[in-house]
Amino acid sequence: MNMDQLKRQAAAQALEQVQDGMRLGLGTGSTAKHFVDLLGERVAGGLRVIGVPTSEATRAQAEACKIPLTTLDEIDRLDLTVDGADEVDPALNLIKGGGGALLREKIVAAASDRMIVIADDTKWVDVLGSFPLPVEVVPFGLAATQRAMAAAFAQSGVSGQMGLRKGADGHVFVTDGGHWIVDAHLGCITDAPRLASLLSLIPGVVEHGLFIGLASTAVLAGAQGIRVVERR
Ligand SMILES: O=C(CO)[C@H](O)[C@H](O)COP(=O)(O)O
Repeated sequence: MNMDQLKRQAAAQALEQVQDGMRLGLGTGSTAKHFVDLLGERVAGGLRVIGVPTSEATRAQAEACKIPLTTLDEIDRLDLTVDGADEVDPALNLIKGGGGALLREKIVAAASDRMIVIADDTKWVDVLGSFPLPVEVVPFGLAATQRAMAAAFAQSGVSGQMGLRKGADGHVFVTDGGHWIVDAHLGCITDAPRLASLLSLIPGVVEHGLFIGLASTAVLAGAQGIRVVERR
């Protein structure tokens, strides 16, 4: 089974948790795309749900699948969010934002009673940080923000190169919120909750890709089958 088939398997497993009438957060990325696709099939078959997309890309896909959509201005809570991740650790802390949607993804996850992370099992790590940590920043004062980020890294015992994310066209990548993303190559984030708190204090940081205590379940698909891990 190839990687894409594993992602679809994880998505299909998470879909089993969806019940009629649920309000759903719809994630972003190649794995979440499978979930939205499969959800669309169920909706076409009569399942009644309403979704909040975490990116313009997911909104477009959900609309094409005819999944009814709403916003967090119209409803206060979501029952369940299903989203992918770039890394998942044993505490179910995550690195997210490889697809650039981390701000909306975190707002939606935080408004959800449950978050199921779906991934192929290469995303499972002992310690977060091999995947570059995405940090969404405002363009104004970028250098000052990066200096403050470097200080936060040092305070939490990590260091590494930072790079401003570029799109496929070579231009600076701009998020759905109109911000930029700095990817920090840290290697090994030994105290992710502390780093998350420190980054959140920096004025130019809009949001960072450390998702601490948000995921309740991880569904990981691998060659040996599907593993479901619950947060303790
Ligand atoms: O955080 C994300 C987007 O901002 C994605 O969920 C994450 O990058 C995983 O993507 P994929 O399922 O394509 O591996």
